[in-house]
Amino acid sequence: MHRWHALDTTATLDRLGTSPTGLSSDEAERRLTEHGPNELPRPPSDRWWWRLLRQFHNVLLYVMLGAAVITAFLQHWIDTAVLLAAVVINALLGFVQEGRAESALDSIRAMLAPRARVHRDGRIVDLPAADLVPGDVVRLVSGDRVPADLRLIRVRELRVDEAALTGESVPVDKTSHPVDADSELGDRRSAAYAGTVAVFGQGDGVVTATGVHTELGRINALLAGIPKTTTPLLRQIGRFARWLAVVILVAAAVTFVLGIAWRGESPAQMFTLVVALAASAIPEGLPAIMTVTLSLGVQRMARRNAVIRRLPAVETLGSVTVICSDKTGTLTRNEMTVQKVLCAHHRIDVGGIGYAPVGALTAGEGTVVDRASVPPLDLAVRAGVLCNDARLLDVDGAWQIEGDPTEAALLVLGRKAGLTQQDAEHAWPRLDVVPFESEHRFMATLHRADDDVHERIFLKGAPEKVLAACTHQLEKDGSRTVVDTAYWSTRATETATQGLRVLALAYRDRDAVGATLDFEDAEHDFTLLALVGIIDPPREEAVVAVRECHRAGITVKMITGDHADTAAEIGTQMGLGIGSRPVTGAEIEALDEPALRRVVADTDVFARASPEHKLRLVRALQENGHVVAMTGDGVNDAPALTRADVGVAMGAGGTEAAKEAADMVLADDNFATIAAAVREGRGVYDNLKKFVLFMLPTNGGEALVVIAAILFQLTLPLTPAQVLWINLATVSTLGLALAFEPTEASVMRRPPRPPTESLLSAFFVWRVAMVSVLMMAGALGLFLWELESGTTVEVARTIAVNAIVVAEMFYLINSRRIEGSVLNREGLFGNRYVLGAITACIGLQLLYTYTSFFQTVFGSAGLTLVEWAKVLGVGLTVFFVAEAEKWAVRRIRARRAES
Ligand SMILES: Nc1ncnc2c1ncn2[C@@H]1O[C@H](COP(=O)(O)OP(=O)(O)OP(=O)(O)O)[C@@H](O)[C@H]1O
Repeated sequence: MHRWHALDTTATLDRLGTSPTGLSSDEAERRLTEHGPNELPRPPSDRWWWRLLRQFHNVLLYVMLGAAVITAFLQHWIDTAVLLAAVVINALLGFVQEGRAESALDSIRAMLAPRARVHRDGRIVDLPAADLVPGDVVRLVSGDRVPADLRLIRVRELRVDEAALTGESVPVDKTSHPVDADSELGDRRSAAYAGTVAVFGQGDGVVTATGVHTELGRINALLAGIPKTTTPLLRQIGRFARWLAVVILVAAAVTFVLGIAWRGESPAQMFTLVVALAASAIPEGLPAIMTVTLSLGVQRMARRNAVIRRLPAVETLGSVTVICSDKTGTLTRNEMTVQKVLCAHHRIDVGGIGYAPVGALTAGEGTVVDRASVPPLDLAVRAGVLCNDARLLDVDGAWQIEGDPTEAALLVLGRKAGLTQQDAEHAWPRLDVVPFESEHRFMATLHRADDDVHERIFLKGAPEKVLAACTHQLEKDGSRTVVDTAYWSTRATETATQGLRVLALAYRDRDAVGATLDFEDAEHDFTLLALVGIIDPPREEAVVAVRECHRAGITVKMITGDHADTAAEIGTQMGLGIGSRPVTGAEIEALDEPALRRVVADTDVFARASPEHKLRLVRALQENGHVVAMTGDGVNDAPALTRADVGVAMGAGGTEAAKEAADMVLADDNFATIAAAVREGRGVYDNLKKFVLFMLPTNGGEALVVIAAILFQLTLPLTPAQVLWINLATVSTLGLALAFEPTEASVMRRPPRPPTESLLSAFFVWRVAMVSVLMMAGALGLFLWELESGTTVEVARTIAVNAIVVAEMFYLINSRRIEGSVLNREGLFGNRYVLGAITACIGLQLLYTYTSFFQTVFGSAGLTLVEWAKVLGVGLTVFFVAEAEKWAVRRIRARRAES
């Protein structure tokens, strides 16, 4: 193993057979076959047989297996066979459902695969990090996750957070110079290791190790952020199901003992009874179907471009009360077009929209302006094109950009004014750069002037920043005069008030002093050239989504780095903060915590805010009792994203650091996607609730039938085998159908769910009890009635079984709405899975009732039409009573809302 950190850069490149400009694609491909992909092996997913075996690890199945053994001793072979079949089918169902949940999450993991910027064939391209090979040269930019182990060969103030690897929380300053061969991992400043995060600056590094050969691979730490298949709600339900199982088992044991000791029943008879009781009452399918519901929800969100990184976020989304969103690119389109250039006492309008460089520069009454005849315009256009890291590409007549859209807009301006990037750069080659950072709001570049004696610095950034660095301004005639700060401030405010993003452009000449540019160099003695006004139209779908959020009781707050007036105008167009002034970052800084809490309560637009402000805003909102979703894209947004209840990162424009801190990633960076995710989140929660509300009464009803029979010493209305049949025939078909319930249209018309709301509320217990009793009364009543009227016990039992199953079918339709009516087309027929499940269930019941095989196994018997009518009567009763109860609940709620 080489000690790459101690080698100098040339030796490193030589040994790796590469150059500062990286590898060719062919060579990279060859190396990829040799070294394998740059991935850590996934935690070995369990073998299928192990996953299958694990399904048997379940209290109920233990009970049933035990019962099967005992019935075998008693030579009740049919019971034994049915019990064993039930065990196997239950385990298989669990197995299939778990598999389905897993594969849903797998496809989502793939969407989150990291990418890297790599030099290939002399160009920098964006590739999946898995394609990296030793010898590749990688470009690291602040916010990137280091994709492989690198020996740094060029470093520009690069700082890397290595906490993931070394536990050291202070970012490390990197260098390209070799360090001592014996240095510990944390001291190898010339290397950057896979899994750490660049938090500042920029650098190039050559890949020295990939995949399992990296330090991360060696310490065998697995990639963070792999979603786990559980959430607080699922755990709550799992605990509840286990608790219920134990209670039922204890109750069964007591019944068993009482039956023998008190009533003098035979142990064999009592035993079958008790097994039937346990099998009917324990909600064994609950956790498995809940997991499926959740992963289906996650899949639905992914289809809508919202990729969930942490499963609990699905639930939290449903209770979000505030969404804090960035402006640029999320609420707006991030398709920037320069509309105005303001030189001293001279305004130029720019025609055209979008990135196609067609449009004229005009002044006054539409007179076309010649750039060359207006010195400040000429220099401003040059400054915009040169102080720029974007690219404008003509791809078969369609204009595309690479890099920052604000900068691309300046390239388009250049073209419209007749200046290409190539020509500009040829005339004034760049020597150095201070890149743009949101915190500082400016960018500066250093260029060699024609005469070799001077260097020229171009500065572009937020007007107040640039103005503060200016002493002079360039007049229309080319003369320099003392800068008129008041004039420029007024122009900047005017432009911003129209909703335009304003940038100021300035320059400064200095003696050639060594081709490097520092922060301080960009702070004094500049000459102001012009202001440019850039339009970034709101996304129409975001405007709609904001309205939808408001209807759903969710407050939307816009947090932007832009000028207060721009923010106010865009806010107004979006329906945010209308009529009130935005609060600025500087104002936030002046507020203490209690004051900030008051301010956030009634401000919707925050301007000139930087990432640190976001963190304080999240905290203040949370202290006010809100559940907060917060968007972010930069490295410095990570703390706010982590702190928020739902951190939302941008997938297209965001850094890896932000994605890693987030719970959800937006593939399209679009605000409307957040609203869609909230809608789905509410839908998933609803579906979980609906499923539990369906499942518990079906178990409860059966259990009550058996308990009542024991208590009143009646003939048993359901044999153990029949109870198991009902469970198998209904839970696997009917219950599962609810997992596919589409999100209700009305979810975004009600307020967010209180975060403390428990699923198992008083209303919930009432509903479960009511339906359980109804089902029990129907089945037991019919059974006794039939016995009274002299039919055989087989027919009476077949009626009882069918009564329960038919009641469940009807109640399944009730369960499609928790409180809403289903007495409409959508309610009755809106879910084809429900209709399919009911059809399947009817088929099974007909087999059960009429085929001789089932009649032998389960002791069922054919029914007459009159008997079916009675069965149907029970189903309809359950259905209409449940609808009447919902109607009453709605009335009560409406009354309460009125008073
Ligand atoms: N590439 C750039 N070069 C120089 N200055 C810039 C550049 N981009 C933006 N600015 C200036 O910095 C300010 C803040 O920009 P910033 O990128 O932080 O806001 P934003 O992140 O685009 O907005 P939002 O927070 O809504 O996404 C802008 O108003 C502009 O004046």
